[in-house]
Amino acid sequence: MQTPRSGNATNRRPSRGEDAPGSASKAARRTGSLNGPAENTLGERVKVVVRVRPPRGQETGGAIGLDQNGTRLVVFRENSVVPQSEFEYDQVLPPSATQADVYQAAVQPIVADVMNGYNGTIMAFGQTGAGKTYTLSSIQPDAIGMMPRAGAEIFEEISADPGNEYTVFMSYIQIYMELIQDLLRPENENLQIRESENGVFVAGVQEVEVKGMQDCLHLLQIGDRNRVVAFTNLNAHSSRSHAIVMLTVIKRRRLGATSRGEVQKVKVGKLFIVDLAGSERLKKSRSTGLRATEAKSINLSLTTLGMCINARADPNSQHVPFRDSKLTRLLQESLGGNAKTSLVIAVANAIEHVDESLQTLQFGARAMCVKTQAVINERVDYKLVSDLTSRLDTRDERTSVLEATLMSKEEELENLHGMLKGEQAQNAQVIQALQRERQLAEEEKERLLAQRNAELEAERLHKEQLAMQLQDTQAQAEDLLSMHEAEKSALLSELGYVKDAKQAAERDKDETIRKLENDLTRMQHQHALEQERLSQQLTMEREAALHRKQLELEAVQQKLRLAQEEGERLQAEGQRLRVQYEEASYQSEERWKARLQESESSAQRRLEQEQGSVAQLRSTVAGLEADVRELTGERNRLEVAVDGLGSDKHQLQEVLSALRRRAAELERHNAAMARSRSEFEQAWTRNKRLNQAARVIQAEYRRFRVRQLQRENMAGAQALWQARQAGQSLEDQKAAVEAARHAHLAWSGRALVANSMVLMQEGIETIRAAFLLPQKDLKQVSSAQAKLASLTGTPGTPRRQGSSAFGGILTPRGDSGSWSIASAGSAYGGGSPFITPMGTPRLGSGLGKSGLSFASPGVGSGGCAAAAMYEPGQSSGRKPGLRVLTCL
Ligand SMILES: Nc1ncnc2c1ncn2[C@@H]1O[C@H](COP(=O)(O)OP(=O)(O)OP(=O)(O)O)[C@@H](O)[C@H]1O
Repeated sequence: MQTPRSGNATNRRPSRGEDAPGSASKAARRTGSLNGPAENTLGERVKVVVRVRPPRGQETGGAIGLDQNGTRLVVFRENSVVPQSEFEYDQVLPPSATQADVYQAAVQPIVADVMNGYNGTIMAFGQTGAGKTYTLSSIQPDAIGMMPRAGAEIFEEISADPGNEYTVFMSYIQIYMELIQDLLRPENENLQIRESENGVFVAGVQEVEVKGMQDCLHLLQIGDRNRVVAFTNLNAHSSRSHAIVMLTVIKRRRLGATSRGEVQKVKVGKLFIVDLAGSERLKKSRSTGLRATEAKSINLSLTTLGMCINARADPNSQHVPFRDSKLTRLLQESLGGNAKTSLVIAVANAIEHVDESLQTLQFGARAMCVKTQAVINERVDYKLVSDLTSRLDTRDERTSVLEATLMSKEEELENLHGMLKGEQAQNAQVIQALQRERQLAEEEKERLLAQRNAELEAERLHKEQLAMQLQDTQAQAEDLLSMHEAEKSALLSELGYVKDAKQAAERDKDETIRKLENDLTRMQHQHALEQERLSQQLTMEREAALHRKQLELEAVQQKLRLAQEEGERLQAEGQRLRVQYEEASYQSEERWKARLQESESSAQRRLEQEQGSVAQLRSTVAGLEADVRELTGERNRLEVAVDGLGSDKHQLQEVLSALRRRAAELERHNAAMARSRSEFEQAWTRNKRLNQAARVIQAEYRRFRVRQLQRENMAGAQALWQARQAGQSLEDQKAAVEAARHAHLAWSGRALVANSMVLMQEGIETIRAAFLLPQKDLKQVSSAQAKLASLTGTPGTPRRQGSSAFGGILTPRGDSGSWSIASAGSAYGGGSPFITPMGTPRLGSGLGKSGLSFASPGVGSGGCAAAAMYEPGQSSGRKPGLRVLTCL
């Protein structure tokens, strides 16, 4: 049982260029024998297109589900919502697909290749009744099959190509129970398979030249009539044999004429259309007798076909059993040889046939791994023309014999005539249907072409507009650029003024800040004073008013107390008078009465007076209380005013802090500018020091060279003097001088190198001093010196003239693992020691390109040189230092 797709790697669709196992080397051999260095398409694999037939009659659909892309399908078992298996192919055509769709997907590309001289195979495989014959050979006008369509296209291509001469032959055979029968000459029922340098072929098969579609259809119908078809339980018209239509297209182009005859370029394309008999389960078909024997033979040959496919798909397979059946022997080239192959897998969308469909789909999935190696069957031929002519002559002879036979069988002809007429009418219908289809396709093509032209025109206009816009934009950009340049220079000239203005503005700003700070402090101080004064004044006023009112209140209360005391006293007096009255009643009731009344009324008046003054005092107290309330309100108002002053103060503080921040920023900016300036000055100074160092070393070298020449001359002069003293001949004197000079030269070479070491060391020290090189970098210098010394240390060793040295800085090139020289310096032996600035150190970017090279001097007749590189390295974030030294 198959597992779902995730676990079933065999169902995966390999890409068309993917390697298939066991590529056919035989085809490659044939390429050499037949085609020479012909064009080929190495490694193309079998294209597999699945066609799903709709359910028929009693069949239950829903066994196959298709995806949107048209490349995958899933198979469901009965009553299962989970797919049993998933497959992927080059194309999956749904039940609604038309014959034209199948042709486009599987046949059209192969036919095009056949017209170009390739071998092509279209093969239909599937269970009995799955629709193979319907797909390939149907001549129903509404469902014309692949074979008539392929023939129609071939003849259409031929009529559209008058530059080439075409000949088309057609054969039609069937393999029935392992016997090959010619369906166009059914009496030939046991044809044999042979093999030549051009591949496998059926010996003695009738190859009928066809001149047009009519001929093709006619032969197809003859063959179909002769094909073994029978009623079975599974298909009313079940093909009991494998049928193969072969169309050979010979395309000739005349190249010229030679003494050996006419030279032609000949391309031979062969198209095989194979309608395999359907596999069937005897249990299901309930076939017996002959039908059962047929079924067994069919199944056997299909099993062999499966085994061959498996072997071709397996890279480790050693043997492909092509010879085990006539079918596989004949299809040998199509299954991995010199052919382009399309396999149409026919399956029925019926639950009843799920097992057979799964087997068929598995077969298709394996076939996708089979790789073919098609080559163009092309050659330049002298003989072929005459061969073909003789074949044509033979055919003519045979035709005349046949005509004679036909003449003698006129009766038979008459009987057949009616049948032929019907056939021709049907053929005409087929041709008409094909023409209609093609016309419709042409119209659709023209419509699409017109639409595309309109789109292209619109696009062109749009592009023109864009180009114009681009030009405008460019012009604008150029204007802007020139404006920008002018502005830039104006700005640069203004920069000086601006700097001054900035300084003045900074001074103003400092002044303003100071003033603002002073103002703020003063205001704060005033505000605090005012606040304090107001609150003191308020407190004092309030306290004074309160005190005053308190005093007034106390005075009033005192008066009230006095008045009450007076009242009490008066009441006591009245009491006392009443007592006196009562006492004096004895004396003069009348007199005392009057006096009492008078006293009473005066006391009453005084009491009223006192009560009036009390009321007055009370109103005064109420007035005072109102004043107190008013003063309290005033105090609240003053407090609110004091709060307002507080928020103003806060705002002023914020402004002040913003100003302080701005001032700090300006200070930072000024500091950065100062730093940049000082860095620039340092770099400038370093550069100057380096130039000085270079001049010093050059002067030193010049002095050294002068001394060296003087010594050399002296050595020569001494040698000359000694030779003269010895009375030597002029020649000997010359030789002595040369020898002395040569000896000195050897010495001076060593001395020079030693000296140059010193000079180099001095130079490095100078550079180090200038750049504060780390001590470890000097180790590289030492190792270079050691190498230099080892190469120049042997006295008298001849040296190459003008040695050169080269130093460079290796920098990694991205993540690629390779290196590049970021900057380099070189020295040339025989010159003076020098330090060459490789670039002027600048601030900012570009430091990676700057550096210094340092070289030792060369010697007179021999030369040696060494170079050192110094790279500041700031741009790439590396530490400065000497990176690479020397070579000689
Ligand atoms: N795509 C299709 N649409 C409609 N009918 C189809 C389709 N395919 C096949 N049929 C019908 O199914 C029946 C069987 O088809 P066909 O004879 O082509 O099957 P087969 O695979 O050639 O079978 P066998 O192997 O037994 O010859 C025919 O009646 C045919 O018209």
